[in-house]
Amino acid sequence: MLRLDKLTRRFGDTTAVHAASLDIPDGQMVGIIGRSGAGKSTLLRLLNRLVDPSEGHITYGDTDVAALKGRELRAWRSDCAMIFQQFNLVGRLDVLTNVLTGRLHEMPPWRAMAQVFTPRERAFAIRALDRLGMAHTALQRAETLSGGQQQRVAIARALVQEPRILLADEPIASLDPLNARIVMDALRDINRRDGITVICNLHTLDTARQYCDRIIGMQAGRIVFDGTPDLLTTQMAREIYGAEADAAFDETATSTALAPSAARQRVPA
Ligand SMILES: Nc1ncnc2c1ncn2[C@@H]1O[C@H](COP(=O)(O)OP(=O)(O)OP(=O)(O)O)[C@@H](O)[C@H]1O
Repeated sequence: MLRLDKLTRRFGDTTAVHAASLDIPDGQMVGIIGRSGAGKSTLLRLLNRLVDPSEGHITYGDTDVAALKGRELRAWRSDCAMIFQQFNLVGRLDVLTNVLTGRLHEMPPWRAMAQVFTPRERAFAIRALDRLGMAHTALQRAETLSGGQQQRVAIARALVQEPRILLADEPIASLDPLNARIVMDALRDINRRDGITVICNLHTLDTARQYCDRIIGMQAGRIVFDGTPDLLTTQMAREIYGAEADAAFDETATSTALAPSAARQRVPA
């Protein structure tokens, strides 16, 4: 269980996250929604300690996450894999090497520096790529892939970290509807089959409703909604998004060819 207790982060006069308290059980798929600047990215970055809290606590089981340092902090970061809107692959490196960088934390420093990987590590990375339908691109430079393909490689890199939690910061914001659906299907498959907690910032409401067990709505740094998708009324969603409501409601980021029910059937439980 991941527990946030009155978690706060200030940047100068701006309170990006204000006294956020949440319990997230292992294996949940959580969507965080809110207008631009609501604090969604800061909340995710607090969880893997890319950003430190100004106040409050983060605990995972018995671990005081906010107090971790050095090797323990590095171990926590590998437990919390993160994917980003812009994929963050190294374009000039081949796909397989990009995925293998997800294992660097497990290697002795000399091997990490020299990027010398064992056959077992390579096989593991290929299996992760294969799961995302990307094994055939293993020897291609990452920069030659489309955005949707790059995001699938980024997910494979996250998977080889063998994380307990997968944080996804607007993972589909740069993708067309078909690729957005492929990426969200992959995240849900990882959540359902591997039991990995997935916490995902999402811009569009339909995607959060379609894929997440639980939706957290943020407004000006505060959590203003926390519940299952069916509890999120249109009126509440409009309040969360404010002036961005029409865009968030109109954009159907993932619902292209398939109706939500059909999409759901594609992923084994
Ligand atoms: N490093 C920083 N320095 C100063 N202010 C910051 C920093 N990071 C975030 N903020 C501010 O904190 C607030 C919340 O930002 P955050 O990026 O978390 O929002 P968001 O909901 O993820 O927005 P978006 O959807 O546009 O990414 C904003 O007012 C932002 O300007």
